[in-house]
Amino acid sequence: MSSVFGKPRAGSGPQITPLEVNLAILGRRGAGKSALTVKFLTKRFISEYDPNLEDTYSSEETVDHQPVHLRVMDTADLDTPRNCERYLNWAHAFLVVYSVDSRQSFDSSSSYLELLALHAKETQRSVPALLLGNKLDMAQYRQVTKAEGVALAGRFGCLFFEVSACLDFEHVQHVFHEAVREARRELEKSPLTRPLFISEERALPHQAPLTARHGLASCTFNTLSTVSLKEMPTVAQAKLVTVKSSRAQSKRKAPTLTLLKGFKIF
Ligand SMILES: Nc1nc2c(ncn2[C@@H]2O[C@H](COP(=O)(O)OP(=O)(O)OP(=O)(O)O)[C@@H](O)[C@H]2O)c(=O)[nH]1
Repeated sequence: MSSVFGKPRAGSGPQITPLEVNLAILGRRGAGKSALTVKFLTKRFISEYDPNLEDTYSSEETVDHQPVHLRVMDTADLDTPRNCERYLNWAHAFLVVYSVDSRQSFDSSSSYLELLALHAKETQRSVPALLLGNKLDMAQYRQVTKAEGVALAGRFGCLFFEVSACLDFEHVQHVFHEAVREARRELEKSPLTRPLFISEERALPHQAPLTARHGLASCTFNTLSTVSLKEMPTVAQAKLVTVKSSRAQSKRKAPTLTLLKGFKIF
């Protein structure tokens, strides 16, 4: 189930259909994905968050005067990318998060960027990614310099920001809105190639070696780019990409808003 944040806009003018943008937040456990997501959605910093939860939230945003229906998937991989299809085929943009005080999380963010680059190569479809160095408030314990973040982002051609989920909301909001802008640019370039749904599973014969070589054997790529336009399923046949991982499904028993109540909010 998705949780809806934000208020419906009131107005007497003609209704503008909001742009639909799906954003997936990736990164190693503890990097601060949930904290950033919750900060963006509620303006609050939640210090403790169940690491086993994975959920997708909706928020009505206005970006550059344009209404946007934003869905944010706060992923909960274990230590490496797993069952990646659930977000690879769903997202219009990715936020790859590491923590500036954790070298391990920085190394993981590099794996995620590799994965996205491989996926882009396989599908010949570029999905924008932004690299975020989180926990900027912990800069005194830095294990990763800003220059390293800039260099990694440069290698993969993505935007880079250092942020903190427990500092100002506006900066976090700016980053999420930048992701929307990136997604929108890409959507405007190729609106017909968006993977609004996925076809039946059909592994590419050459994909296993590629993913295995990068330690991403558990991720298979299954996208519309392997299917010609004629083979596209009709809407009735289309399968919506699932937004919950098996991990999330096994743990999650109550609606997210109820779960959020138990957490410490500052
Ligand atoms: N100081 C500080 N702590 C943060 C920040 N962001 C997150 N944390 C803390 O880091 C820990 C992990 O944050 P989460 O948001 O659960 O990290 P995650 O990436 O979602 O991790 P998983 O849920 O395990 O996948 C929590 O104790 C947070 O309170 C930040 O910007 N600054």
